[in-house]
Amino acid sequence: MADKIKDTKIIFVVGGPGSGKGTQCEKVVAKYGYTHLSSGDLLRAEVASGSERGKTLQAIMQKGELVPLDTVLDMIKDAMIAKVDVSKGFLIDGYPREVKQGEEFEKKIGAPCLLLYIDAKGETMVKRLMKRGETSGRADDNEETIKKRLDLYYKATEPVIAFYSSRGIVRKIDSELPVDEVFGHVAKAIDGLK
Ligand SMILES: Nc1nc2c(ncn2[C@@H]2O[C@H](COP(=O)(O)OP(=O)(O)OP(=O)(O)O)[C@@H](O)[C@H]2O)c(=O)[nH]1
Ligand SMILES: O=c1ccn([C@@H]2O[C@H](COP(=O)(O)OP(=O)(O)O)[C@@H](O)[C@H]2O)c(=O)[nH]1
Ligand SMILES: [Mg+2]
Repeated sequence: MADKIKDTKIIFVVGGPGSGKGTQCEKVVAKYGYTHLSSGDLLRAEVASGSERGKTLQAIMQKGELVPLDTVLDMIKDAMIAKVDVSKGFLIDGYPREVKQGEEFEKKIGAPCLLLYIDAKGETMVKRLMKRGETSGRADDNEETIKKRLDLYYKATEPVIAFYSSRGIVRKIDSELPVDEVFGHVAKAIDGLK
């Protein structure tokens, strides 16, 4: 894994719940052909499979808490291994959620060359998620769980941004703007990679 991943770009996409990570990642896939791996989507796929492990995960996600670090990391790693030969780059969406997750990722997989920090105001995120909840069917798109996800984001995930800022790889993206304008800034950050 380590030698294969060497020439592949790894981009972390970090932001609060409903900040627009998934929306922007889709656009990056369309323009750059990168492989999009959403940690939340991988977990939801496991839940949908109906496995025993999925049932445990569902209970945690329903509460807006974080599933054990190794579970998510193993899923991401397996998904990366499956694509490493054909992928120009990986968008790791919604990960790391806490500094420790980032450290473990680097030990087991490799270092990111860029962290896209998708930034929106708390009230904006809540509004978007409540709207999304009307149709998403996501068990965690309800007022109570959204509040917990937001609290956990400020407590556990924001320190991730400070951690990688000191390395100079963080690009802060204002996602209060219309989607296409936000993407303009995302594209500029990616075009700036060597
Ligand atoms: N107005 C506006 N709405 C947006 C923008 N980006 C995303 N949205 C909407 O906000 C909602 C949440 O966007 P997602 O891309 O699913 O957010 P996410 O960050 O992946 O959220 P999680 O899946 O909860 O991690 C969706 O319903 C989008 O349509 C944006 O730049 N502007
Ligand atoms: O590394 C991760 C990613 C996701 N989750 C769980 O999956 C849920 C949904 O994650 P997603 O990224 O889809 O949505 P967000 O919380 O950003 O709205 C979270 O609330 C967590 O319970 C987790 O525990 N670890
Ligand atoms: Mg998402």
